[in-house]
Amino acid sequence: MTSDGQPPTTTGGRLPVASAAAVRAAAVRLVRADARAFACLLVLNTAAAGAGLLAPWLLGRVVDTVVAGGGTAGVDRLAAAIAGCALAQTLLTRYARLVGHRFGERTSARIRERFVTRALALPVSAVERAGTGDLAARGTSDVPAVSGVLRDIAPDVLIAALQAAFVVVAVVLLSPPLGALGLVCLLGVPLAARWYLRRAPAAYLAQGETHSALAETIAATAAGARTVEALGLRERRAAATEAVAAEWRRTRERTLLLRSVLFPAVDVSYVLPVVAVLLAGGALVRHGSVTLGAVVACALYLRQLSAPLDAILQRLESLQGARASFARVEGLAAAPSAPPPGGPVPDGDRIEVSGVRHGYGDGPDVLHGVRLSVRPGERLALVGPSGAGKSTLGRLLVGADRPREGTVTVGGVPVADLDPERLRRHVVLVSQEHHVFADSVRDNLLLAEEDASDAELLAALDAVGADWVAELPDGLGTRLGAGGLAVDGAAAQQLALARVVLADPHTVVLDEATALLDPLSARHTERALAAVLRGRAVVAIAHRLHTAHDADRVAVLDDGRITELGTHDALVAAGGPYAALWRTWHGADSTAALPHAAAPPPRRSPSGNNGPARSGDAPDGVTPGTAD
Ligand SMILES: Nc1ncnc2c1ncn2[C@@H]1O[C@H](COP(=O)(O)OP(=O)(O)OP(=O)(O)O)[C@@H](O)[C@H]1O
Repeated sequence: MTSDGQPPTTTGGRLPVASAAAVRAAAVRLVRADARAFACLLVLNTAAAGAGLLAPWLLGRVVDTVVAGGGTAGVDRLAAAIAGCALAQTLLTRYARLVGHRFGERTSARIRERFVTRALALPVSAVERAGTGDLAARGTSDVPAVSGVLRDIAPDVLIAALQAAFVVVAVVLLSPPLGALGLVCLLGVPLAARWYLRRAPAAYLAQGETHSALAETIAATAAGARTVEALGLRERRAAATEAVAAEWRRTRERTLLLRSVLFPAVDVSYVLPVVAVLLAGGALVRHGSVTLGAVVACALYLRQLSAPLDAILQRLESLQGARASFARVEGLAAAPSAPPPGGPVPDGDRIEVSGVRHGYGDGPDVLHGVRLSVRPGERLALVGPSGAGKSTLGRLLVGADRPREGTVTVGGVPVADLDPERLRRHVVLVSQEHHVFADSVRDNLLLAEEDASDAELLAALDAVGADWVAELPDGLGTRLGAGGLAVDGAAAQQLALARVVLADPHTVVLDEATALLDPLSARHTERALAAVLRGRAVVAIAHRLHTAHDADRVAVLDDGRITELGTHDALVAAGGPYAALWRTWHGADSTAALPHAAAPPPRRSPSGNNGPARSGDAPDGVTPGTAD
């Protein structure tokens, strides 16, 4: 956690963590959002604490009445009042707790909703840099931790804090010298708590880590039992496990030591003020400066303090943990977010890449001053060895990343400045990763165009050849994914392509869309792709050279630079690097790959012919390769 006023912290590419000041400001906003319930909570708690205060004071009056020789009738009345106060306190506390839990529930719902909204607004690049694990951990453990504390712990702590504050005020009002003495003697509690809290987080963290390490070592040994036996590693694994177990024991002993210091110190600190007040009170009574009843009431008040203080102490660790979790949850507010709706409107469909340098994280540039134009409606193939920067350039073209230097614009506007809604009307990436949401077919498609009618959805599905939808029991309303109809890779890809049809971008960046599919699925997908690509500009990131052969132009990327650009025929005739690639592929056997390329190029075209695909094999000629 940062201290006050510090900016949010980030570690490497990780998502930011909110500063202490930001956490406080967020907490105040949350309270304001449900101000009435919070005010009601305070009033009820105050009333409950007030009722609780009356009992010791009345008991003091009983003592004074008895000392003064008052009758039993007066004592009975006081006793009845004490019982009434106890009942009122119980009822008010119960109701305050109910209101508190409801407030906590509503507030945690707000936190969850805001987290989801912010997470969805994160640019893909920010999530990728941070690692999806970080975001997932914030969503699955930090948000529930904050919610749990808000619902179950915070109301109890608020009640206890108010009770403790009221008791302290009452003691001081009743007898300032005795109150001051009691509070001084009570100082041991905050001192012991401070000592403990300074050491506890690191100690418990270490205990958690060694526990995970022990679990991991045991699980790894169990999983690799055969290997352990085959290689005679038993002794070595046992020694490794013992070493981790010893470390775990050491960290547990450390936390045990902390607790064994805290609890006795706190217990003594609770008793000390009572003893001191009784001793000093006796002297003051003899002196006549205070009544015996006031001394008894003071002692009872101080004794009463142990309950709320204990309640707070026991929950301090959870509160600290929740505060850290809240800082991580709120950290998303400081993370970069996708551009808000509205903003600049592109003037035209031309995509221009100029002087682009880009790299990942703090690493070196992987693109070095790339300059390229994608003309409306053209088919441009990006080829080059593995690691040349093709996918990186593709990500910049679809606005997934913003270049370190230079610009990538569509119609004169940087693509990274377009809000997601507008961006997908211009340029869309089609890759091998397709996600089907656990929702209806309709909702899976409306993501691309929320105002689309059922007729438009069916037309888009028809365009990509998703005939299977017609046979679904509930048609567009059929639920897909977890808890619904299982969807295979080809159907998922058709849904993704139908979304592209609905978004209707003028440019599609195609990243090896069929490379991982089996031949039958790939053939289906190619037909669907051909329908989707018709009439749009296509930038095909090509591992297979027949894609380049059929394109209008080919850009050769090598080590982050465009080394050649032109038509296939012109580049082959030029005899440069592309011609060499082409000869290697064209003359290679079925296992040959592009030099240094990750995937081997197929020798058979989608139509089954050897050699590059004929442009007639797929409309528009941009033909993703098949996995033979
Ligand atoms: N997320 C990332 N983090 C760090 N470096 C990356 C990341 N993605 C790519 N790179 C690096 O950037 C360089 C270009 O990679 P890129 O994936 O763009 O090349 P490519 O031409 O598409 O390669 P391939 O054909 O193998 O997909 C490579 O050196 C790669 O290691």
